[in-house]
Amino acid sequence: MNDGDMQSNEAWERAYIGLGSNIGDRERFLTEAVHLLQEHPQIRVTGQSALYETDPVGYTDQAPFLNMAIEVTTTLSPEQLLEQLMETERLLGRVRDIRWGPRTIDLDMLMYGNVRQQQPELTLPHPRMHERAFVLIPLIEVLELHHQPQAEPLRAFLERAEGKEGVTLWKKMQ
Ligand SMILES: Nc1ncnc2c1ncn2[C@@H]1O[C@H](COP(=O)(O)OP(=O)(O)OP(=O)(O)O)[C@@H](O)[C@H]1O
Ligand SMILES: Nc1nc2c(c(=O)[nH]1)N=C(CO)CN2
Repeated sequence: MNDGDMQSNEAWERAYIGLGSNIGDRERFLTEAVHLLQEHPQIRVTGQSALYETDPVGYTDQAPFLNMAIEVTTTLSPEQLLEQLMETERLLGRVRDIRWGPRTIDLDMLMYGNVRQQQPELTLPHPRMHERAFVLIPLIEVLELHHQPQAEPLRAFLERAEGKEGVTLWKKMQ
């Protein structure tokens, strides 16, 4: 049995991931994270936003971030996908210390299909995404790539989100 046969009964679900980095070569950490996810046989990266430079939110005494969002399709469960996100953070050398503090790479699962769940290990949609312009701006962009209907309600959240003026387009995707 080859890999294709093993996966043939599993559905490919669409999920959205928010990425952020504010230490070292920020662009390289983001692009490396996308490549590492893309290499997983059960993950396909199907859309990427531009890179945005964003003022830090929460713990503000730290360097500006680069943020972006990606769309993936995956046969991994939400919990398995979270494990891959954490593994990718580990590979790229993230050290956890200050909450909301500096990091080489931070990967948040923003949405997974229509799953809604509230558990400390994994809350979906991500509990703080609706308040954060640095998440909403790239997320809405990537949703619009494939005309996903969730973009519309999120635009209403963006109207109310703080920190919009702290988000600037940094690099467009080719
Ligand atoms: N949707 C989610 N995506 C990623 N992690 C989540 C999610 N829901 C819950 N978690 C849990 O949150 C924990 C802490 O995550 P992390 O250290 O990345 O937080 P943070 O990036 O500092 O803050 P924030 O979650 O506000 O972005 C993780 O161990 C994970 O189990
Ligand atoms: N601009 C910006 N600010 C943040 C970010 C981030 O990715 N971008 N991540 C945080 C912890 O999740 C806290 N603050």
